[in-house]
Amino acid sequence: MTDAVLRVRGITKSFGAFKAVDGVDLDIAEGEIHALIGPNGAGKTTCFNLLTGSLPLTSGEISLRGNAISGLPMDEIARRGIVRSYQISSIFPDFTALANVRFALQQKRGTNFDFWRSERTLEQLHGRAMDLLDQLGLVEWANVRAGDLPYGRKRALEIATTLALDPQILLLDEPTSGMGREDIGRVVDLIRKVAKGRTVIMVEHNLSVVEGLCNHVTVLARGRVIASGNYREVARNEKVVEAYLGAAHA
Ligand SMILES: Nc1ncnc2c1ncn2[C@@H]1O[C@H](COP(=O)(O)OP(=O)(O)OP(=O)(O)O)[C@@H](O)[C@H]1O
Repeated sequence: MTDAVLRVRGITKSFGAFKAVDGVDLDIAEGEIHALIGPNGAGKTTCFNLLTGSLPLTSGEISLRGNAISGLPMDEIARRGIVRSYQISSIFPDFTALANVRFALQQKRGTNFDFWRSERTLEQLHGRAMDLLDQLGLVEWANVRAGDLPYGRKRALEIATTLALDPQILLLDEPTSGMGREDIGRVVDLIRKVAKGRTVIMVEHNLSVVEGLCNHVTVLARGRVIASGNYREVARNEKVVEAYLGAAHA
């Protein structure tokens, strides 16, 4: 496949004798929303950790636009544009939503004190932070302590702080987990919106979200890819049905 922005070949992660991810290949096309699904323990989160460099590979190769990134440290991979959504725990609960986004923007630009002293820079920073809050439907929550936000808004703030880093490839780990239907609808709309102009890879357990949102679905079971294609293709794949039924009966 020539248009893959991210090309993954044979990635494996062993924990002792156990292979949590076992020879996985992925071709992530530019601009797509790509879901990684599979029963519990299939290796989805471990795969994410390998893509972001937060876990070292046991073997395999990952390249971004033709350049090998396997083995690079996590911050270098993030600098090259692959960023995973922050977990809620990394949002500062005592700071407002606005301060959290401003802080994330400052991280992107570095910590040069003189740069941040300039009045104009601070104004630009404020404007950009408000834009991001606006994109995520959070303007009216701007001055609310992050710790006091309702759950769905916290997840939206998590996406806002990730977007502050301006990722080319945005990795979302179960963005709708623990949400009620109304919040799910809102987050799905947000993901569709923020996916414009970038590539999204998401781990998602809610299959109706996957069906409605994702162009491509890769199904993992026991560390291996068992199916890959659009939702309709993978949903009628026998191995997939078996893996899900097997998991349900385990
Ligand atoms: N640090 C670790 N040490 C040992 N085993 C691990 C470690 N991390 C994950 N595993 C094992 O690897 C397997 C895959 O785990 P992983 O969390 O990647 O699955 P998952 O598909 O994300 O599951 P879930 O949907 O439940 O989050 C599991 O059996 C898990 O117990």
